[in-house]
Amino acid sequence: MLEEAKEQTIFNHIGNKIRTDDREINIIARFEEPLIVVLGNVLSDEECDEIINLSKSRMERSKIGSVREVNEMRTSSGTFLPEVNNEVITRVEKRVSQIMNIPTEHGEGLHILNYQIGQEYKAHFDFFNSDKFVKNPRISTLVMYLNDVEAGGETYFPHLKLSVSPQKGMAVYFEYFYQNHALNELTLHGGAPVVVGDKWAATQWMRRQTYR
Ligand SMILES: O=C(O)CCC(=O)C(=O)O
Ligand SMILES: [Fe+2]
Repeated sequence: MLEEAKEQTIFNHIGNKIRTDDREINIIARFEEPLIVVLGNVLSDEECDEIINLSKSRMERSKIGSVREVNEMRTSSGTFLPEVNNEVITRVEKRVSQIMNIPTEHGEGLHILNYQIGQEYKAHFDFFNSDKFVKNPRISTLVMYLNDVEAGGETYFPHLKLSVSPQKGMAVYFEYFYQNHALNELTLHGGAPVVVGDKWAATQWMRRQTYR
């Protein structure tokens, strides 16, 4: 029987650990194709708390797409953390770049999201609709969970019937730069409504080329 070979991925780590310069990350689970990886020990509790504190005063209702309009697709609030000279942000961005195997300069910067009870991010793609024509497309995503959510708030992939529960310091990685576009389309995902508590997450979206 001829099995179709798997496409090469950007994520290149083997084994059960990722050793970045300053931290040992645990590979908890993988969905092989499209590649979705659940990671543990990505951030320390202190790093999570620091990122939340830095973001608190800056949160505004999330805007989506090029028109930047408030939309029912995403009811959470969000902010990009500016590229400030913050030691924690610099350290985390460097670690994230080593996990994602893409230089920091390809990153959009950390995007912080806060969901209150009932708030959600409906199923969407992280790549842009007309990606064929986009000069510098997004290629991969790391969503890091900054707190524990009592109930709800999972990152779910409806086509794969997969959902990842938010746990403080853990993360979910996925990529969508496959030749076979059907694989990219399987990365449809959303943030399920928070049921009890609230949810803080930090997203890094990577571009194919330098972005900043
Ligand atoms: O909040 C989540 O679990 C998902 C966030 C997300 O999809 C994004 O930031 O693009
Ligand atoms: Fe997303």
